Parts: sequence; structure tokens; C-alpha cells
Amino acid sequence: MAGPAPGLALTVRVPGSSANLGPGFDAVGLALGVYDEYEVEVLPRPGLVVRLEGEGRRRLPANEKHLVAAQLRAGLEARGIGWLDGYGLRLTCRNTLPMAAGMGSSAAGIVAGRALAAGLTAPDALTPPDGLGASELDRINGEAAAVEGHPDNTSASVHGGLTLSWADREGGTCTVRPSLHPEVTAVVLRPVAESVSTAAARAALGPCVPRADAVEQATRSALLLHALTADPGLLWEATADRLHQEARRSVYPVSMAAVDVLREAGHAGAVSGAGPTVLCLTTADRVSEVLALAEQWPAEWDVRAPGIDTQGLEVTIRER
Ligand SMILES: Nc1ncnc2c1ncn2[C@@H]1O[C@H](COP(=O)(O)OP(=O)(O)O)[C@@H](O)[C@H]1O
Ligand SMILES: N[C@@H](CCOP(=O)(O)O)C(=O)O
Repeated sequence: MAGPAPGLALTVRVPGSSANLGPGFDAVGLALGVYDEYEVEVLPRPGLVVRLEGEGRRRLPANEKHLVAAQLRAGLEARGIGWLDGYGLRLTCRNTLPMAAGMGSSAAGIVAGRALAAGLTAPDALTPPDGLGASELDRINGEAAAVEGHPDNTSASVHGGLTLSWADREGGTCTVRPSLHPEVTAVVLRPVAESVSTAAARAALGPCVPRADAVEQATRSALLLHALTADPGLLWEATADRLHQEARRSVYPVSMAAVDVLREAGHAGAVSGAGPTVLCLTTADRVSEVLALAEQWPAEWDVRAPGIDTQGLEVTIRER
């Protein structure tokens, strides 16, 4: 297939996400109102230019090894377009999501790379509001989840809102988007001096769990969906986890101490993804209580109530 036409320029905006929400390990995700933005312009001469702005600009590789560039390449090749074959690309990354923080930065980057590839391959298919059709969004999510190794973050970044994902018989990613109760919102609390690589946090999990924990986890994850969609009064009960958080306590002790404090005060605290960010699911009327509690904490915390993103991935044409 011929490469993209010089002059074509696309922008992708992708929300970060909080995964697990307590018991929904590797399955439940929530899109946060915090965004990374990526722009790609097609150049007439072969070559790649990567520009970095915001988070990670001083330490990420400004070349083909950059996560988004690598995923853009894989996405183009999967769509039958040779990498830099007769054309060049300028990729600009504007990152606001903290990395290795449990806010779905790597998932957002992988989704963005694949979405840019989809847009460059079929720019005529880009129409408002999100720019890509449902089947292309599903394809991007499937590709990104396969790379990431779990679909919870990628589904939330692609579709927005509350997502529940599972694998079909062939291992493909399936996602539903239950309607979040309108009063539910999120506070994210990040200990700024900490960072946890998702790979390291996953390595801390053993291969087996006792039957009693498995039963309890299944119960709580079912309750989680009920609390998030119908009865936020049950969020504290519904965010109890028996599968991953205690097993990872030594990986993110500061975060677990904060989760303990929140839960002792009656708030639905959980570790966000693989940490170290802490998520507190709450209702609009209790946000100020959570913020007041966090103000008393000694270490430096970045505390935000970013709101829930309901749009998901947006791909737009900037120039043709
Ligand atoms: N959006 C991104 N763009 C480029 N590189 C990224 C991005 N997100 C993550 N990375 C790289 O991947 C590494 C691992 O991130 P990971 O632990 O998966 O983060 P997160 O929990 O935020 O998803 C980071 O340290 C960084 O080098
Ligand atoms: N279910 C995964 C989620 C990882 O999320 P991240 O935002 O930390 O990448 C896990 O808990 O390992």
C-alpha cells in the first residue's frame, strides 16, 4: 500500500486511566480527565523527527525507540504500510501524564501510536466526534491491549468512561462501557517522589491465590460494578481487594499507607493501577473531605480531582 501523503497532519488526544479500582484487576478501568497529545506530520523525505514536550522530555529517546514511535511503526506495518518507505514523519509528543505512576501513561502512548497509524492509513475515514469508527477503535484497543499485556487501561483510554474488558475464546479483547453513576467521581493522589514500573509490580505477584481470596475477589468485583453504576454508597465495601494490593505492599509502601488512612476514614481508597498513585472513588459532595485529609499528609503529594473523561480517544486531521 502507498505511504501517507506529504502535508497530512493528525492530532491524537488520549486520556490517562486508573485501572483495577480495587478488585477489578486487569479488567476494570476508568478514564481520567488528564491527557497526552501527539501530533504527526508527513514529510516528503524519508526520516523520523521526534520532538518531546512535557513529562519525560529529558529522559525519553527522541528516536525510533520512543514508545509512541515504535507503536506507530508497528501499527503502520500491521496495516500494510512500509515504515518511512518514500515518506518521512515528524512526531511531536506533548505529555502531561506522569510516567510509571499508575495513571495509564504507557497504555495511552501505545493507544496513541496505533491510533496515529490508523489515521495515517485512512485519513478520509476520520469524522467527528472521535474521528474513528467503532470497528477501528476496537482494533486499536485489541492491538494496544496485546502489547500492554492487560486491557484495563487501554480500554479506558480508547473508549472513555468506565470500562470492563475480557478476552474472547480467541484471546481478542472485548469491552463494555457500563454507565457510571452520575454522582461518582475520582480523586487521584500521587506521591511525587515515588515511581513504580508496572513490570516490577506485576513481578511481585505470585502464581496462585487461596480459594477463599478468589471467592471474595469475585464477590467484590461484581459488587464494584453495582456500586459504580447504581449505588455509590457501597463503594467502600466494593473496593476491597484480596488479589494484588497486599501482595505488592513492599513495592509501594507509601501508597498502601495512604490507602489504609483513606479506608480507615471511610473513603473508597485503592491503588491506581500498579501504583504508586492512589485512587479515591467518591461522590462530588465528599471530594473536599478527601482533599482535606490528604492535606495533612507529610510527604509531597500531587492531589487532583481531574474528573472522568467520557470521550476517550480523539483523532483529528490538522492539515491535509
Ligand atoms: N506515553 C509514553 N511515551 C513514551 N514512553 C512512555 C510513555 N509511558 C510510559 N513510557 C515508558 O515506559 C516506561 C514504563 O512505564 P509504565 O511503568 O508502564 O508506566 P505507567 O504505569 O505510567 O503506564 C516508562 O518509564 C517510560 O520509559
Ligand atoms: N492491571 C494492571 C494495571 C497497570 O496500570 P498502570 O497504570 O500502572 O500501568 C496492574 O495492576 O498491573
